Amino acid sequence: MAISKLDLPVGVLARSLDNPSHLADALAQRVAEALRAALDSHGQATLVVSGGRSPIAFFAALAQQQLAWSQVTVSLADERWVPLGHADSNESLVRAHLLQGRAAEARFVGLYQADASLEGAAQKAEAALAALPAIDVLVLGMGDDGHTASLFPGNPLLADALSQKCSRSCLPMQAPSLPHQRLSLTLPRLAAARTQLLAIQGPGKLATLTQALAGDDPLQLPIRAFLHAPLEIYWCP
Ligand SMILES: O=C(O)C(O)[C@@H](O)[C@H](O)[C@H](O)COP(=O)(O)O
Repeated sequence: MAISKLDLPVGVLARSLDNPSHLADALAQRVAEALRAALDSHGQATLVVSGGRSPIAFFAALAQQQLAWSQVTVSLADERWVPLGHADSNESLVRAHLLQGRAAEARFVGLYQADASLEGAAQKAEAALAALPAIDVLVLGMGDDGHTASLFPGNPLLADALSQKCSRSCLPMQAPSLPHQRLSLTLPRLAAARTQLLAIQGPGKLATLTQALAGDDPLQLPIRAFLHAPLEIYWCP
């Protein structure tokens, strides 16, 4: 299945790149363009990125972009509940690969909070997010199981997190993979982003996306909740 053959909902765009390096460059250019538009329109810009392993080349390419970085706030779509410096910390990943060079001037609002419980940490993250303006640019990833951010199938709080009526911006989540304890932004917060981008690599994820496009229950494949305009999908083999 080629991404150009997918039956996409009206207003959803898909772009196919030759390889991960070209995807990283094209995505960085698109994100920079959207951040510049936000800076032109309201003098500041908010970028929310995802973690995992695949964004490293994209972060490095984005950090090279000429932007008024001091007016940009960077945050995360989700976080693993591990402190800064842990190998699985998304904040550490962003600090090491995106907030470098001129991009180090950006303000960063992280989700990790120390607390006795994951729910307590989610509430503290919620308070930190309250000061964050609406998201201008959102970059999502997706797992082979159809999760995005840390919105995993089978999670007891998934229905709440995927409800447009959810009053929380951040909820505690349990992942099937280590580390299990996660914090995730919820659908209303994520889906309000002005520019929404999904970056995926490999035939396995294309197969999951194809399956998601064919069905309608986001509890089975949470990415379904995001498959509508203005989503732009970036894919490479
Ligand atoms: O912190 C995380 O794990 C995520 O934000 C997660 O949703 C990620 O985007 C996907 O698991 C895809 O990760 P890869 O692109 O590295 O496969």
